[in-house]
Amino acid sequence: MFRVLVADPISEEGLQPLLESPLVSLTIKKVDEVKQELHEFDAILVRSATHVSELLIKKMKKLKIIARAGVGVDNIDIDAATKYGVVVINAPNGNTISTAEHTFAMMASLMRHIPQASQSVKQGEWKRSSFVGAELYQKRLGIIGFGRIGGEISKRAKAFGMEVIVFDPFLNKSKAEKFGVQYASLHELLEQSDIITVHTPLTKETKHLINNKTVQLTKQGVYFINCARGGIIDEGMLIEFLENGHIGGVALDVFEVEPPVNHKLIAHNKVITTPHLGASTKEAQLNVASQVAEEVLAFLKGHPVTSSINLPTLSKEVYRAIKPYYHLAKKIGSFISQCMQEPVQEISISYEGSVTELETPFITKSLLASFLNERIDFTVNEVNAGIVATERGISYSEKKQSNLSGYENCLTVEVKGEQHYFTVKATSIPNFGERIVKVNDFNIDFYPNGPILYVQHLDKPGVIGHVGNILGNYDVNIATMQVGRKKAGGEAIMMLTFDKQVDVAVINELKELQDILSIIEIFV
Ligand SMILES: NC(=O)C1=CN([C@@H]2O[C@H](COP(=O)(O)OP(=O)(O)OC[C@H]3O[C@@H](n4cnc5c(N)ncnc54)[C@H](O)[C@@H]3O)[C@@H](O)[C@H]2O)C=CC1
Ligand SMILES: O=C(O)CCC(=O)C(=O)O
Repeated sequence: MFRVLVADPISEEGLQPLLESPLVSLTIKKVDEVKQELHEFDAILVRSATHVSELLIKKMKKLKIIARAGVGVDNIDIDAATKYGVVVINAPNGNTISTAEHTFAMMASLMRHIPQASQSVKQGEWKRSSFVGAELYQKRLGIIGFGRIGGEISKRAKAFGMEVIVFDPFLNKSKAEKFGVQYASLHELLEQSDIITVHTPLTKETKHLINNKTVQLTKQGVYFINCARGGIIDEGMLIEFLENGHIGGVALDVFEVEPPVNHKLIAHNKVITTPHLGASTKEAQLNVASQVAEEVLAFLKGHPVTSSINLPTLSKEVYRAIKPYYHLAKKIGSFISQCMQEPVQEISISYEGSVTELETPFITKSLLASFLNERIDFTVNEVNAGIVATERGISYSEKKQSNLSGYENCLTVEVKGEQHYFTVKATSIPNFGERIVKVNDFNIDFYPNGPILYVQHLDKPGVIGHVGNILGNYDVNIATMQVGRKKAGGEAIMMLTFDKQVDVAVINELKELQDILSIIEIFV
């Protein structure tokens, strides 16, 4: 049973996949209310209120996945999550429309002084001449950050007869063409826009992107909107430019500190505010909750995630194609780690055949993770496998090569240790499963599963019989047995698989047999 903590208010209707799953026990409480149980949770679901810090991640010793029911992940320490092998996911498009509509509502309200006028009427006043506004029609809207929300805003702005100019350093120019907007540099956008709205994440580059220098490039009477993240516009400088009339008005849904502490700014008559409501609609909350609930459940069932922040994102089609190799890589990583009973320095993986067309770095990370998991007492997965390997002085590499082995697909893994090399070749056969087809130059063919005894011996008459006799004497049933040799009378290997673990006493007796060189017990 997996324990899942829902630490912020998240639509219960959207959480149904988790509430209905027999695999999951759901707790809906703030972090402070479950301080004593934090180490028991496998997953945490948050919105923007809970700060998922390194300290919290460290306390949540079983934590495997952090899910943000929304877009912005600036309340989550992604580096710490990555370091501790915790997957971070979000719901990238569930609240796009709501936030775009909210931004548009803020823009219209700002230009027509709707909140101020409403407040004035409530106070018994009727001051029509104090609230003369301006049309949106034919105004130039500058959108900084032309992603999902920026794109939706541009469509609405064009329907209102506005001209749209956008800046986004990562913008694919064809997207600007498709949306019929003008692409500009930040400098040009600042100089030419009547209204500027920001829709970037909060990053080192976007923090205080609008500051007391950049604001001086803008038109006299410019309007600003921030429905993205507090801090993209420097709140500290706004009052000066509002008071001297350079800025005509500001609409803020988000603040550097929430709830906001800059009371002078929020009380200003040219400033309108909402308490971080961009995504606060029934539709958006249902969308983001069900997206993350389904994703967390799939992850806990052992499937790779499709919308991760700290892992390559896999579409459903890519996931389906990659799944057999993902499982194969996990088995080989674990198998080699147990066979190679010494510190290792280098792991090289080469891919042949149809697998080369897939997301092989993900498969490499899966292999590395299962290799390291056999040797390390904390969770290693695709998220932190590379970091952990590097920290332990293990270099890893992958290459793709033309098909030399004759298999439709093939992975060859070479591990260099302090004393020895170890190599394994494996393939995945559709509707048949994973096969290891070569171990250290010995051709063999077996399904790596369950308890295995890897026996190195001399190729002499009677050896196999003696092994079978001892196992029979102890009533140990052999599930499968495969042998491989390079030349008659030379060294050979035997791979025996069992339904249950073989007793140490039995293994010790097998080791005493003449012509047995070594026996390693493996579990995959
Ligand atoms: N107020 C609210 O309730 C909500 C706020 N948000 C915020 O809105 C932001 C944008 O959301 P989406 O459009 O869904 O994200 P997105 O990832 O689709 O778009 C962000 C865009 O910003 C661009 N960008 C990144 N760095 C930039 C820079 N230095 N200068 C200019 N552009 C830059 C990216 O290339 C990307 O196209 C989120 O990061 C989140 O913080 C999102 C949803 C609700
Ligand atoms: O959870 C919320 O309402 C905030 C949404 C938000 O800011 C985001 O998705 O980035």
